[in-house]
Amino acid sequence: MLFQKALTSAARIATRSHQFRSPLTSFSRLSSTMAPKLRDPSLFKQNVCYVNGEWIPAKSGKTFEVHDPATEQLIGTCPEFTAEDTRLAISHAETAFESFRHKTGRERSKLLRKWYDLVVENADDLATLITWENGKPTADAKGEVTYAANFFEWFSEEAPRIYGDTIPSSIPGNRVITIKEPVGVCGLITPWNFPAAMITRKIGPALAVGCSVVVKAPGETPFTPLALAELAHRAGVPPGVVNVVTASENTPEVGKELTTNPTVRKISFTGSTPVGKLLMKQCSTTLKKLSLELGGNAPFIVFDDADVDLAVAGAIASKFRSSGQTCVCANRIFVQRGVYDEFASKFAAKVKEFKVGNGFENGTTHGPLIHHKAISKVEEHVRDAEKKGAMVLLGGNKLPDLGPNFYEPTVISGMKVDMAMASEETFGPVAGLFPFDTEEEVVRIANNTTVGLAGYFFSRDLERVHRVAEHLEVGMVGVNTGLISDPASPFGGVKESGFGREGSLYGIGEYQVTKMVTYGGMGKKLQS
Ligand SMILES: NC(=O)c1ccc[n+]([C@@H]2O[C@H](COP(=O)([O-])OP(=O)(O)OC[C@H]3O[C@@H](n4cnc5c(N)ncnc54)[C@H](O)[C@@H]3O)[C@@H](O)[C@H]2O)c1
Ligand SMILES: O=CCCC(=O)O
Repeated sequence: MLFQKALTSAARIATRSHQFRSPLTSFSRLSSTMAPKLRDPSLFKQNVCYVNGEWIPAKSGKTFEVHDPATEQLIGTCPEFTAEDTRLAISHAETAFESFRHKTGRERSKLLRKWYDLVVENADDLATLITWENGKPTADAKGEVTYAANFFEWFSEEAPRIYGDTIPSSIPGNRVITIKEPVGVCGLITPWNFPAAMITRKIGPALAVGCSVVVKAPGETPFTPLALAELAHRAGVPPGVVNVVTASENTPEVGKELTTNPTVRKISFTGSTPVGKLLMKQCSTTLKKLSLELGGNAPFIVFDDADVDLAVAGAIASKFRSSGQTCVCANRIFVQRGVYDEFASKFAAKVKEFKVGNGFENGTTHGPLIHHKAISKVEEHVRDAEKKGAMVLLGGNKLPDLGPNFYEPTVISGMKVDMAMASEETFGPVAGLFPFDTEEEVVRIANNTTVGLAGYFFSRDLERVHRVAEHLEVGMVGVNTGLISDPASPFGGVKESGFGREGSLYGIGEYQVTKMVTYGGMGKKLQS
């Protein structure tokens, strides 16, 4: 095929994966493996969880270990909470809710604002914790802290502006209003890929409307959420309003408690689709309000009429953010044949400039993956594509010299729809390029997946821009951009990517119930 025969210069340099070591892509192992230093070491909480404004261990005293994905060295240990420990946190959250719900919006706004200020003041330490336990480079970790803080800022501004409605009744003499009430105690469960932002995106609106929360921190990255809890304490968030619990092996039992305890009225979960389905089933026993932010399989489409350089920049940003471990990362890159070779060549050349290494090392652009399982999935997808006839233009191998969790940024050409990467989220630094011919064909293939979180396309044709945006079966579309995340924009998916929206004005409603009040006998005539 044309795109395979006519590999451009960059692609030619990058021969088959097994022999290839790019002279430009550089890899670095951190010379010192010492623990990073925090400006404020008291933000690093070991062996305790935050419950009812206090730092407590698991009742059993059991802990689990957390490891640095870059070096696999021990970072520290955290409490292995049980269902019983979690019940305690829920009951404190219930007590706290009764008074917190009656604070004015302005009071809640000030608390969130104070917490925001403290996150910003402690941004360097929070970023250090993120890099340490998640692996992402310091610059990305700092970007995440800003993103995380911005959810507090955004929702602190929403808190005093929670309005109900006045509804004209169809029954004479009746008057109808709605009151927006906080749903109650919320269970929040989040993943490791954004240890701070996935949590603040949920806590921000919950607190803004007057809910209390029990956060189940991810077992891989619990120290960032615990540091956020310490800052909540310093901000004066009342005891029991924010509780942060940790578990690793006991995660299913803590999840079961949160999803079946009748006191919890809302679950907001970010993570994989299979776990989302399980939690939804568990929630059905007490019919909780639910938000599910689940996996994606984002199409990234480059049409012949696109600005190719812009599309390359967009694809780099979208595909390789957090080394591909972002739910909105491009997972399938479709390029129309007229610009396929140019795009492949320019894209591969940019990827070759990446510097893979320890996130603390100066100049590192891409860190490790989170664990061995992530590496295995990436490896499976690459080998599957190769076996079925695709060509590895760049990368395609593990980087054992750096550590067991490092993988080369990889570009694969000639992808086909029967390859694993076409239907499964890779969640790693592998970009598969699929050629296509027509708009109708690419939209049909893009939609041929069970999930629908984000989708991106590049085109300069105004009619096409509207048409394709409307036809993509996703919750979020990026047109001529690879970055769509913003606290002001509604974030969420369709199909098996879940439901509910986070951030934006819509994020507030996820934590509220609408109460309708009808006043009867409200005659219009003035008394004489
Ligand atoms: N849509 C979004 O906003 C969004 C954002 C980030 C990640 N994700 C998705 O998350 C996935 C990656 O994260 P992951 O592999 O850690 O997902 P995961 O579903 O395995 O885990 C997510 C969280 O759920 C917890 N968990 C796992 N099993 C549980 C159970 N039985 N009960 C309660 N909690 C449980 C984990 O400890 C973790 O904290 C990807 O599919 C990605 O697309 C989605
Ligand atoms: O990984 C998913 C969330 C990332 C984002 O908010 O952009």
